[in-house]
Amino acid sequence: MDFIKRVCYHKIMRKFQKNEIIQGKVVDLTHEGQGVIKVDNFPFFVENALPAEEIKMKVLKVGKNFGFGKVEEWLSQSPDRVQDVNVTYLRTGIADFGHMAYPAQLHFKRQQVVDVLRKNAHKPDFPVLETLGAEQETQYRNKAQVPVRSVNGRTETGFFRKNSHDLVPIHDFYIQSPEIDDLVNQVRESLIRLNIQPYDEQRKRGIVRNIVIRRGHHSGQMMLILVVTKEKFAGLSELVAEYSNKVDSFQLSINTSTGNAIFGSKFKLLSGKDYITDSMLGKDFQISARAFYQVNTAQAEKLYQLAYDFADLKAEDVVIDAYSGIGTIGLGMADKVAQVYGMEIIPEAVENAKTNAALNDITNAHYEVGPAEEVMPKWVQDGIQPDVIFVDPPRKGLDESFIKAATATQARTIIYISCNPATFARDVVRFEEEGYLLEKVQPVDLFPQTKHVETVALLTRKK
Ligand SMILES: C[S@@+](CC[C@H](N)C(=O)[O-])C[C@H]1O[C@@H](n2cnc3c(N)ncnc32)[C@H](O)[C@@H]1O
Repeated sequence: MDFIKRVCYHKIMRKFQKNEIIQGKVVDLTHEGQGVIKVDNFPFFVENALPAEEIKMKVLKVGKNFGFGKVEEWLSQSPDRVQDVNVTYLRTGIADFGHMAYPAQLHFKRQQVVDVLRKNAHKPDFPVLETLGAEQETQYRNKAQVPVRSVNGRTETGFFRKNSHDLVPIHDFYIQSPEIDDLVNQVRESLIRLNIQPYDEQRKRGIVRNIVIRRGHHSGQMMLILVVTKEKFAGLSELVAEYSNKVDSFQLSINTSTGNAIFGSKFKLLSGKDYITDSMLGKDFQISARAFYQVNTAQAEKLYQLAYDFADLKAEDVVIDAYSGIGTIGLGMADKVAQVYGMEIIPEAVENAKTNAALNDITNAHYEVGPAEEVMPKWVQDGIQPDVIFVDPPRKGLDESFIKAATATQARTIIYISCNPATFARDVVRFEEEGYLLEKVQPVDLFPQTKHVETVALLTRKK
């Protein structure tokens, strides 16, 4: 009794002070890449700390249920630790896992999927396949969205420190293709030379908010979009003269909002075409500014190939490509099946998908603009009877009305491509309730060095 009293007394009394130094062992890693140490069961999240490491930690902040700390000294280090870590990449989220060796990153991502299937889908130890890793672990991104701000009076490009709008100047973005970094740096220097002011979020002044660049991984074509607060400004004609021969598409996106969305609703073409062309799995794709296109082309090609292999496609199959973007998944398999139907919410992407079908001489693909949760029930009513349904939704996963309509078709197979294990696991439960069985789950690392986890899964109709 006395002992319990003492423990309780101790717990109530244990107060952590800011800047206090605490020694402890890292017992876990959050999906954001922070180490967890527990002192009297009170968790601290610590940047740049890996499981099993013994550290001395300085207390930075203490909340009601958890706190934050900073490593002061490593008393022991994990064999998975990468030496000479650039903490800017950890702090900005460019590379949340940049301090972890690549094989350990792949292992951690698989474990996340295993854990979430256990917790959210009541599937203890589902035999999730090993994460399919990338050959190119850095410099793989084909797209950049770089904020432009003034830092100490100088126009800078970089990334915001996590959970803030403080710009950390960065000139080597580590995971982006070097040609993209070069162009960001050139454009920044042009802005300085032409005295075109960066956006000031506090005062709602200035011109340039972001530099957005897309580069075709196979084609090398470049799209440059300046996100600006107004359509006309001094120095614009000089910029056009300088960049019209350097890029295949040069556009303005006019964003006058105060929110966090990168693009405004209005675009203006300054030179070249309003799209670039790249190829995936041997097919050509036009990609417009607002359309989704996987940022790691080499890994996305592996992902799509796996999805086709899981689907075991037959020549007579009618296939639905839900959340179809510019048609990459559907058009990539159109010559192996009878018919492809795709739906997508962004009109420009659907325009691209239609053009892309023609570009590749594909005549058996049909694309429609609209929310999948409305288009799918309509197609079911219209009598479209798919054999295989591919879904590739955004992070929020599938809508109930989509799942109801998709499962009502009794399609033989559902291929689920997910960028969020939590919503994937939630949707698996619903598919299983509606008569499907989860057969295979394969993580594919589309985002080396970062916290993002992509998976492809096979669900089949129970006999
Ligand atoms: C992860 S991306 C996949 C795109 C495409 N399958 C690909 O691989 O390039 C998800 C797509 O869903 C679209 N989208 C988002 N919400 C949607 C909705 N409610 N209905 C249909 N499409 C939607 C997005 O615009 C985006 O193109």
